[in-house]
Amino acid sequence: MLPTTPGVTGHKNHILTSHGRPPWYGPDGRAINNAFVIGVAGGSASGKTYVADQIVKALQSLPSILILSQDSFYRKHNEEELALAFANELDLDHPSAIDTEMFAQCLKDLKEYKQTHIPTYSFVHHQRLPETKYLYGASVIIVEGIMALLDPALRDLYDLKIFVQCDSDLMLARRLRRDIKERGRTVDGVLTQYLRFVKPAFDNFVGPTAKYADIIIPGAGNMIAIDLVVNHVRRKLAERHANFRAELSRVQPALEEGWEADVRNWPGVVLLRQTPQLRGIHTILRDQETSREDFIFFADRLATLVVERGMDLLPYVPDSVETPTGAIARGLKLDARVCGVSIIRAQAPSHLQLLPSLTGGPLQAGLQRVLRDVPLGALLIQSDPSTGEPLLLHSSLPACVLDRALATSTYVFLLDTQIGTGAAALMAIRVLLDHGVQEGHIVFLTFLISQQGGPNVLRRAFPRVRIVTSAVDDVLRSGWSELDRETGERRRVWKIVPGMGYIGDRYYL
Ligand SMILES: Nc1ncnc2c1ncn2[C@@H]1O[C@H](COP(=O)(O)OP(=O)(O)O)[C@@H](O)[C@H]1O
Ligand SMILES: Nc1ccn([C@@H]2O[C@H](COP(=O)(O)O)[C@@H](O)[C@H]2O)c(=O)n1
Repeated sequence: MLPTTPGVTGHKNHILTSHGRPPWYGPDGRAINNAFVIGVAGGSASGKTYVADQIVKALQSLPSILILSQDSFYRKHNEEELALAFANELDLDHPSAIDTEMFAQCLKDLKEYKQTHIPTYSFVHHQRLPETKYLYGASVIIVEGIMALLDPALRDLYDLKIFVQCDSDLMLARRLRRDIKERGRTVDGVLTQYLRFVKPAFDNFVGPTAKYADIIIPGAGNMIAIDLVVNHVRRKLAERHANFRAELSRVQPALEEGWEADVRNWPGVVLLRQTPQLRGIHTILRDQETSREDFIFFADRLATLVVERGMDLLPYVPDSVETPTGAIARGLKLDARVCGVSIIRAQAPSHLQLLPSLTGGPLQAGLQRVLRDVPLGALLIQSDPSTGEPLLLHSSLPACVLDRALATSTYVFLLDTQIGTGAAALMAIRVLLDHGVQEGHIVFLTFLISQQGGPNVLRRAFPRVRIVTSAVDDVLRSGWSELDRETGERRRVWKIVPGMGYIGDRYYL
């Protein structure tokens, strides 16, 4: 069964479908090719939703598609308006009935891959409901509404504009059937509202916007027209990015730009002091003979050390307390809202066991030992089995990141066991920035980085992100994976050498 359109109730439609999102940004971390937005306008019951659904069905195999309905943006009604609405005497077809400013802002945010929260509207209750719907990260957005092509601010956001042209008798017949069945209306009510508001509004506002459309689609028997649209969208999306990991692995430190050759000396990289204790833990973790039990024990110990070091990078303010001797002691207290977000690699199916709660990862236990009630989240980032490119499969972020007002002042410990090519790290940082987290508030906590690859990528793209690591190895080597049992193919993989192997697999398998 398809999910309902976010933000509309009493309306039988649809869809956010996702097969993992490939990078929506370049090696410099900046977003490329905003989401592809299709605006679909037409009279009430002309078939806008039907057209949008058919496009989504035909594009099911694409990364993520979303239908955004103008109906979500009906303004709140006061008591007097509510009474009129229930008597079918409220004009809900005038452009002023829609909060177009909010509509355009939500769409702009989504198009730019930022998070947004859209309102929910109930046709049955004639009212905006208290809950909002969090949306983030669609590659294709289909906007549908009677006045979707009316406002220039909205028109500017569309890559393709469609008008559904339908015979007015057919529209009235469909509306009667639908509003009685789905929106709790009577025959009399629908006809009164239609003659008084819907028909005149179509003639004055909706119909004339057909002139802005790139394509006019008939309101019935329209599969050929929909096919043409689908092929156009496919072509546009195919022009987008490929070979991302390979591109990243070619990013080299630009010594001519005055970069230090040794990652250990970079200002944004904090390497733990290489004490005998730390080197002892590394030796156990690097040893392929280490049992899983020991691996978990020492990985947890190492995680605590890395997190403790990361805590030094957070802001503190002066504080004074009275001691048991009655004296005043002056000290410091943490002055930051902090959360942890683990990057979970679905390299091995075993990691998928983390999916229901989507928290976890080998550094999480260490973080919780240091910050007991820390809010947690996770990003599931998988390598595409055939191309090896990173895919964002699922994101589950803590409330302080989902709320944009809090996100800007939240510090995030981003947790991953190692930074190889930097592809997963870059994706995770991009997700946090899209939600409003400040670059300088992200601290990447990891066991291992390499001189080549990832750190260079991250420093170029996000120089204010700091990395706390327990070790730096010299080489990032590219090779080929084992034969995939299902596809019979190998794919390109990168390994830090000497390294610790796939730390997540050794921890969870
Ligand atoms: N091309 C079509 N062929 C058959 N039925 C259609 C077609 N387009 C729309 N309908 C039907 O007409 C009704 C109204 O269509 P809908 O897409 O909900 O209209 P709108 O979103 O424009 O208000 C629905 O019951 C829908 O199934
Ligand atoms: N409380 C409301 C709000 C809006 N309407 C009608 O909905 C029509 C737009 O939705 P479509 O799915 O038909 O495009 C519009 O014509 C409004 O009259 C309503 O009946 N009740």
